[in-house]
Amino acid sequence: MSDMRLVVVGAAGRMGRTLVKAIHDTPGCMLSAAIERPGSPALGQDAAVLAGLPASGVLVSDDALAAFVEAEGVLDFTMPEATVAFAGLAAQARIVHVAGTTGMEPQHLAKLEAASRHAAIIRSGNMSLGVNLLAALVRKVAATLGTDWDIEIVEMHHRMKVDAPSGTAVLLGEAAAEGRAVELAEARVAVRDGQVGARQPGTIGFAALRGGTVVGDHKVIFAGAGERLELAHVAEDRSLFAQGAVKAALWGRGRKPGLYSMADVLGLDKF
Ligand SMILES: NC(=O)C1=CN([C@@H]2O[C@H](COP(=O)(O)OP(=O)(O)OC[C@H]3O[C@@H](n4cnc5c(N)ncnc54)[C@H](OP(=O)(O)O)[C@@H]3O)[C@@H](O)[C@H]2O)C=CC1
Ligand SMILES: O=C(O)C1=N[C@H](C(=O)O)C[C@H](O)C1
Repeated sequence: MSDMRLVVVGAAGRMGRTLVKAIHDTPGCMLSAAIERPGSPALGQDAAVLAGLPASGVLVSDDALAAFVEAEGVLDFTMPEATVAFAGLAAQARIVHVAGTTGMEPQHLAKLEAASRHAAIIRSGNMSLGVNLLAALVRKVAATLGTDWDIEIVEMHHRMKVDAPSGTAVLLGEAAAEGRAVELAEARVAVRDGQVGARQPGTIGFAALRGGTVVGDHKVIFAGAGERLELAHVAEDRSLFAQGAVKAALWGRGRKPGLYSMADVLGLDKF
């Protein structure tokens, strides 16, 4: 089979550059185009050079549709509005869309769901094996322990991160809520400031720390009477997210349209 032709959107970003490098390092796929927004200073630059590699001849462009019709998959770690637009274009072009963008609101997710009627979309707030395994563990622990065990999720990221809580924290919160058979939207407490009163039983709390160059730390705390269980994940390098995204694209090749998760890709859905 020929190498899978992949487009990276947001190619000049932190993840975009890491994705270009991961495609270069992974057998079975190739970079077919690199996209940035109109007016970006990266336009016209060689995407591989931006990623610290020798020149590839793939120059950053702002014509996403032209790139998508010549490709089989797109790797998208950008912004929610952009990801919704790219999902629509991926649906038009009938190519695999790997959506790693976080900070997605219900209206964005609804549009992604609509686009997934025509394209295989793999979406996850975290593309690493470790976090997706952690989510499965959190679901089990939450299902085992009663609501007399309080659940708090703490995350820390670099100072440039624009959304909070992180997509991973939300993913872990959803796993905990699922384990307890409740809706996260009903249980979630993401802000505490001032005289907020005592903790409501059954709630799932979030705390977001920002600073320095932290790649991504997550801890799920189950706090009971006189004892605490803590499950944690530390991402040491962005390349693990990029490798997961490339793996997802290869997994999605030839797959029927639908909205998939990294648990599907990694075979953790039955865990
Ligand atoms: N699921 C996962 O495993 C992971 C998810 N992420 C998520 O990925 C996203 C990106 O993170 P990061 O790389 O650090 O952020 P960056 O800001 O470094 O990169 C985002 C890139 O996307 C570009 N972009 C934004 N809008 C558009 C558009 N309409 N068209 C083309 N390009 C666009 C930005 O350009 P400009 O600068 O001009 O706005 C920028 O180059 C975040 O939501 C983050 O949380 C990150 C790591 C792992
Ligand atoms: O913005 C980041 O950097 C990261 N974002 C994702 C998130 O919001 O969880 C994944 C990872 O933690 C890095």
